Amino acid sequence: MAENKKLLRALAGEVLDTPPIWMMRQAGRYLPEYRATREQAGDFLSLCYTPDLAAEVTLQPIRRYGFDAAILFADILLVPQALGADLWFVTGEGPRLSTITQQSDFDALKPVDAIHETLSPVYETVRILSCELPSETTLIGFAGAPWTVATYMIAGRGTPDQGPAHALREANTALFEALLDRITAATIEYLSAQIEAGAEVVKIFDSWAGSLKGEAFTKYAVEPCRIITRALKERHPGIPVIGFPREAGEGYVGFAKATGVDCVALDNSVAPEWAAQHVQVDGCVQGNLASSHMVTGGQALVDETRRILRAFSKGPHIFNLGHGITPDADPENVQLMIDTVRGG
Ligand SMILES: Cc1c2[nH]c(c1CCC(=O)O)Cc1[nH]c(c(CCC(=O)O)c1C)Cc1[nH]c(c(CCC(=O)O)c1C)Cc1[nH]c(c(C)c1CCC(=O)O)C2
Repeated sequence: MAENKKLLRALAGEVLDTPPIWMMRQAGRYLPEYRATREQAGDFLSLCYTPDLAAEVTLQPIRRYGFDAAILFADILLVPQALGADLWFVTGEGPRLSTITQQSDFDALKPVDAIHETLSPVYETVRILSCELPSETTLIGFAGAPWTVATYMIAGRGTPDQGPAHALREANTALFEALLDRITAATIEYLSAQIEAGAEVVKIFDSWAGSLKGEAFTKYAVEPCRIITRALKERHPGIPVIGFPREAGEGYVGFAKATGVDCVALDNSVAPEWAAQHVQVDGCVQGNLASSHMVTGGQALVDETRRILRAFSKGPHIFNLGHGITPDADPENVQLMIDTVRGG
């Protein structure tokens, strides 16, 4: 492992004096240079599928802030599109997709090996980035977890409580599970191709894991993550995997052991002192500053950043937000967070 890649060292279990830092959605609308490149691309999906421009926006926060990791610029909803779903973004509202509510909708999806036809520009973005990134910067690839991706495919949009996905899970469990299996298989191929193109770490985003409770959490959040992680590590021995079962609460406890991920990313609904005791005991954790501090800044940002550093100082830690940075964030607050992490 490259000695100068701090993110890989933390993922391998090393406790560093200063943890590596990056930020979810670090390439995004809070940056004027992102907005300019997005305008040049025309729309969000064109930006995702134009390798030169997607690589450019991935590099922008690295140039501005010198983060320890770059995350590939793409979206978790490219996988449904590659499986044949219609996908578009409504400005100011979010994603829209064709829905999956009955067997015939599922039957119309494409087989897993067809995904590369749509997703090959993403692999090209990864190849460009692995040439252009500074040698100390780790390149993270990613995909959505099957449950989270399924919630969008079933409802055709983001939903506050994932109601339509829970309804299908209860009304037609066989169809629901067939959909999850298809997404799981596609995700293995997609992440594998990203690794072959140069991704050094992959992260699985289960943004809606928190709405799965009890046995459903085990079956539909833990199990798919375990299957994906095992398949990737079989094909690419040593590839580190970060799992993010957002808002899992008590479900974070034992998640790394149950899935085989190398690091668990924490949202900010859990206290860092609690997470150090119950989650970091099993290995590296990532997180978990509330992204609202990137809007409000000031002494509260500094105090909370120091609290998180202190809580996680005894084990391997990657500093990050608890969720993505929002468009109304102030770029200067990002610098203040980085200075606090790196400067003490
Ligand atoms: C649920 C989800 C999606 N996408 C993603 C998730 C999981 C993480 C999370 O919970 O946030 C993941 C994602 N989306 C994006 C990335 C790129 C890498 C990064 O910088 O972190 C990543 C890792 C770019 C994006 N994906 C999107 C944007 C904003 C698009 C724009 O420029 O208008 C970006 C930078 C659009 C998107 N994409 C998605 C939604 C719901 C939206 C609309 C909401 C919004 O507008 O902020 C689906």
